[in-house]
Amino acid sequence: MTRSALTTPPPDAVLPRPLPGGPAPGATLGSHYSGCFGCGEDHPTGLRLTAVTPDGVTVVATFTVGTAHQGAPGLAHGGVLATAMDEVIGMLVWLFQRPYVTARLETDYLAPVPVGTVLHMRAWCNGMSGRKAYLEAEGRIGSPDGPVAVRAAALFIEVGMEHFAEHGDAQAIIDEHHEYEVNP
Ligand SMILES: CCCCCCCCCCCC(=O)SCCNC(=O)CCNC(=O)[C@H](O)C(C)(C)COP(=O)(O)OP(=O)(O)OC[C@H]1O[C@@H](n2cnc3c(N)ncnc32)[C@H](O)[C@@H]1OP(=O)(O)O
Repeated sequence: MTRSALTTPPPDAVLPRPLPGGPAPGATLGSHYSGCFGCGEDHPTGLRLTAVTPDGVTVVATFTVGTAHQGAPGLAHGGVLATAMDEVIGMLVWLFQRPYVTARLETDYLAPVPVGTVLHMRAWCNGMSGRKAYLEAEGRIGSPDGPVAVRAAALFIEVGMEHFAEHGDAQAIIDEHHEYEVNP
């Protein structure tokens, strides 16, 4: 992966461990919001990704490229592939049981991805330091061992739930995340 210093973990970064109470190995991860373009089951045109964690610290997911995802005729749009990478990394940081947002996302496109392809994605964490999580993902064509078509490196920053309440739709958070109080 070609990555900048901004997405490269510093020497003091630590690797995450599976958290107590986290999903069991092999568990399917739920959507963080039903209206999410990446994972929401209620989004009319979203990617509807679902992910599985094999070990509590990585995730795998598949994305079938459809005609709605084209850039060039018959080929996936690079921005859609970046979205899929962002989302699978977002599903990974959800394992850490603290809210994070994407601060920086870098992508390498290595091969065109035809419509009809099942992209096998995997995301993992290269280190955490303070509020920063240094993450990586790849998408392979056709199978988990297929040729790599896209790679991504990302810096995610931990935020409080108030980030979403202040900048977004607080009522939607209350409706879906019942444990969250906007004005505790
Ligand atoms: C309810 C369901 C929820 C569920 C939520 C799940 C959502 C997942 C969805 C998929 C993921 C997304 O698409 S998320 C949506 C897209 N992303 C966003 O909207 C984020 C927009 N940006 C922001 O809100 C802000 O810039 C933040 C939160 C990222 C940072 O602001 P801040 O909190 O004030 O922190 P700040 O002091 O600026 O920065 C902290 C440290 O990070 C560094 N830093 C900050 N930004 C960057 C950057 N772009 N590139 C490099 N480094 C950066 C700073 O230099 C600093 O380093 P140092 O000085 O400490 O060394």
